[in-house]
Amino acid sequence: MTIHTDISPTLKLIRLPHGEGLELPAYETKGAAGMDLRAAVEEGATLTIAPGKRALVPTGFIFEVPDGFEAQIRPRSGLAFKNGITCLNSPGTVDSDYRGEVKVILANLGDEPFEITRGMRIAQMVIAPVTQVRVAEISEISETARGAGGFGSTGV
Ligand SMILES: O=c1ccn([C@H]2C[C@H](O)[C@@H](COP(=O)(O)OP(=O)(O)OP(=O)(O)O)O2)c(=O)[nH]1
Ligand SMILES: [Mg+2]
Repeated sequence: MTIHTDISPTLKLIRLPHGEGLELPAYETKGAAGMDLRAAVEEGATLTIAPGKRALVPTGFIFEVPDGFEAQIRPRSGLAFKNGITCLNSPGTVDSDYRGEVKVILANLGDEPFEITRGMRIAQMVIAPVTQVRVAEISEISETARGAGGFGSTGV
């Protein structure tokens, strides 16, 4: 995959005091779609998510998502497969006008308590283009072959 960095938008960010010393979000490989986000939990502390529970995990950064884009917060497949850890609201949506700290809503669907320590890569963030549509209320909907069929109407 060729990533055209010359035309890539810039993701500006502010590091918060509790993000001090954390690595910047980064693409871990050349063709990675997502930048890994790290847990900004207190140094030496452990945030434990019990099975079936959730936690709001700080990242230590405020992002200025470029106009016309969103940031999607998605689970990491390794944590999902090995530990049952997912983002409860996946994909989380970070609006381009949001100016608060980005946080990750992690849920533990596994059988064991999951321990999070400072700097752990807990999720990934994909920057994606957004389309905002106009809305028009109409009195008749157009006909299609599918019609109102859905939810498995085409078979398995
Ligand atoms: O995983 C997430 C999802 C959202 N947010 C932040 C950025 C986003 O712009 C804001 C609002 O998110 P969303 O619109 O999904 O939540 P809401 O419940 O609709 O809140 P609001 O009424 O503030 O829009 O919360 C995060 O930090 N992490
Ligand atoms: Mg909202």
